Amino acid sequence: MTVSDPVVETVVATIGRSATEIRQGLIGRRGTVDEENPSGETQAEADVWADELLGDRLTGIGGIGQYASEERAAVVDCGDDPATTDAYAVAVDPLDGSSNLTSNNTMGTIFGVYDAALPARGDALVAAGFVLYGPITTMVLATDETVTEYELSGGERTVVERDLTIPAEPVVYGFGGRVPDWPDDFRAYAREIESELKLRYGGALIGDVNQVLTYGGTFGYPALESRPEGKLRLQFEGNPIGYVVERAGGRSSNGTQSLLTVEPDALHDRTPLHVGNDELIDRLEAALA
Ligand SMILES: O=P(O)(O)OC[C@H]1O[C@](O)(COP(=O)(O)O)[C@@H](O)[C@@H]1O
Ligand SMILES: [Mg+2]
Ligand SMILES: [Mg+2]
Repeated sequence: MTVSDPVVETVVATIGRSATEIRQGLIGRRGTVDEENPSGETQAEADVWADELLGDRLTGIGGIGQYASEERAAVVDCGDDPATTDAYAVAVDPLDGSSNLTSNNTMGTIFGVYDAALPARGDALVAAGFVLYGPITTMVLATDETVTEYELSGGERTVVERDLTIPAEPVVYGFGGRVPDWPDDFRAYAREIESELKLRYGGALIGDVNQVLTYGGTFGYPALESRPEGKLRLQFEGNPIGYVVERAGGRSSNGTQSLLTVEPDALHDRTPLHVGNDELIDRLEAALA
C-alpha cells in the first residue's frame, strides 16, 4: 500500500529502504563520539552515521525543501522554501533511544513530513511515522487518510495492519524521569495509573509508544522539577508521535493542550510529552490543571 502523495511516498519508501541498512550498520557503531548534539547530549557513533545517511538521501528528493535532524544544529535547505512554495520539510530523529545500543535494546527512527518551514506546529504535518528496530523491523505510518503498520524486509514494505487504531481498553503505561523529580501533581496521577495498568518502560520512546498502540494505555515523559521543559524534542519526537497517536484515535498532550497545537520557538525545543487513550490524557490534563 503506497501513499497517494508522491513526494510523501518517496520519503517513506526511502526511509523504509534505509532502515534495513541502518539496522545492519549499527554493528560496530555502538560507541560514542566526542561530540554533543544540539540538545547537549553525547552522540553515539550510530546517531551521527544514521543522520548522515538519512540526510544524504532525503535532501535529494524532489519536492523536499528542508531537512532537519535532532543531531544537527540548523535546518538544511535543499530545495524550494516550504514557507512560500508547495515543497515539504522533513524532520527526523535518526536514532531514537540510541543509549539502548549499549544494552542492545529496542530503538527506532522517527520522521515527520511538514507542509511548512521548520520549526513548525505539529498540525502542519502531512505524514509522520517511525521505524522500530525490534526482533523484526516494522514501520508505523500515519497520513491524513489512515495509520498503517508495515514489516520492512529486503527493501520491501509489507502491510501487516491497515487502519491501525489504539485499543479501547488501556493495558500498559510507561513514565519517564526519576520519581523524586516528578512534580507532586504528576506523581499523584501516576500513582493512580500504576494501580490500574501494567508497567512497560524500555527507554526508547518508539518501543514504549508502540506498546501503547498495540495494547492501549499511555506513555508519558513529564515535565520534571529539574527540567520543567521536559526531555523530548517537539519537532523530532513530540509532533510526529502526537500525530501518529491522534490519527490512531488517541490523544497527545504537553500537559495542557494537544502537542500538535504547540507553537515552537526554536528547532530543538523540548516538551513534556503524553500520549495514549483519550480518557487517560483527559485525566492527566485534569490532574495537572
Ligand atoms: O533515559 P530516560 O531518561 O528514561 O529517557 C528515555 C527517553 O529518552 C530518549 O531515549 C531520547 O531519545 P534520543 O535517544 O533520540 O535522544 C527517548 O527515546 C526515551 O523515551
Ligand atoms: Mg529520540
Ligand atoms: Mg535520537
